[in-house]
Amino acid sequence: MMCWKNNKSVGASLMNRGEALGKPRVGRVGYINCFPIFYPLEKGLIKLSAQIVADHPSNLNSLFAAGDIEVTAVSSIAYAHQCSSCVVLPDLAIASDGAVWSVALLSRVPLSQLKGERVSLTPYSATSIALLQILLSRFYEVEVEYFYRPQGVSPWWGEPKATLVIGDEALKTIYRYLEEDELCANQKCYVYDLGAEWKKFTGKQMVFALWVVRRDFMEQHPVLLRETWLALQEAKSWSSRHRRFIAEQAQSLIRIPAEIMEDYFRHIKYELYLNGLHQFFEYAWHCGVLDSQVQAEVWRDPVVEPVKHG
Ligand SMILES: C=C(O[C@@H]1C=C(C(=O)O)C=C[C@H]1O)C(=O)O
Repeated sequence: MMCWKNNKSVGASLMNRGEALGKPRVGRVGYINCFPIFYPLEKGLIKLSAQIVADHPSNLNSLFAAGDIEVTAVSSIAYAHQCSSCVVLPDLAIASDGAVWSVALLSRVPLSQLKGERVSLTPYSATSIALLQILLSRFYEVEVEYFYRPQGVSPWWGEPKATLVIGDEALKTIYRYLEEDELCANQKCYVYDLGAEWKKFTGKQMVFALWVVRRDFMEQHPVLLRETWLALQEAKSWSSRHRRFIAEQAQSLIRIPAEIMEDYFRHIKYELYLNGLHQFFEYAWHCGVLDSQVQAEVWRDPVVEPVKHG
């Protein structure tokens, strides 16, 4: 199995090679949030015959839309935009049931006072951007001026009044703020966890990303698909049984203490909460983010008994 960070020059040749070998190209969000799923696979503790493509969510969304990966986590809103060409895999997602810790709006003022202010958006997200739009316009009833910051700059680039962060950037920034209490107090930074905000207003879980398979791959390679899905399920289950160990391994990668990482891995969920997902799609439609209502089409493993969703 290969793992590589997507990069245009190397990427194309590796991807073609993968296709020739008849292995699926499997997309992995390159953040610590996916570490529990991919650690056992990348370490060979659980066998997966695939090429792993690690990247930011927005890049995975584009690669999948272009047909350059067969099975991947994509932003749930990106799935809604291309649902006719793919099918959702069950019992896997990047989700939360309340606070998620790694998707947050950092703001210099309370959220209700953001009216007319400039809000910076991370270029790496799709779902969290839609979620922020829904929360601000529908629940806080504030209209703001959004702008995308360039890739690789600090979240406060361009001096916005508030800034959206996801993934490792969110975890690291919030952890630093917590450590340097004063810094936060001096610069007045309010931290709004978007998973918690969503739960507060809707009472539902939030599905930030879900796993999808291209429809053509599903039809042409049912056995490969089944093996891939089973490996992902096994990895999820392995990590939930070894949470402390996983947190210790993650600690050195992200430089956040293992106790905190263990708590993080308790907050972040890997369940496909269809109820929360459909509620999110409905609000996205009402807010004009989606053109139509979307129902997720979930792949059913023809062999294994169906498992219950939350
Ligand atoms: C919970 C998270 O959800 C993420 C948010 C995504 C998005 O906003 O499109 C996509 C994948 C996830 O990485 C996170 O980034 O930690």
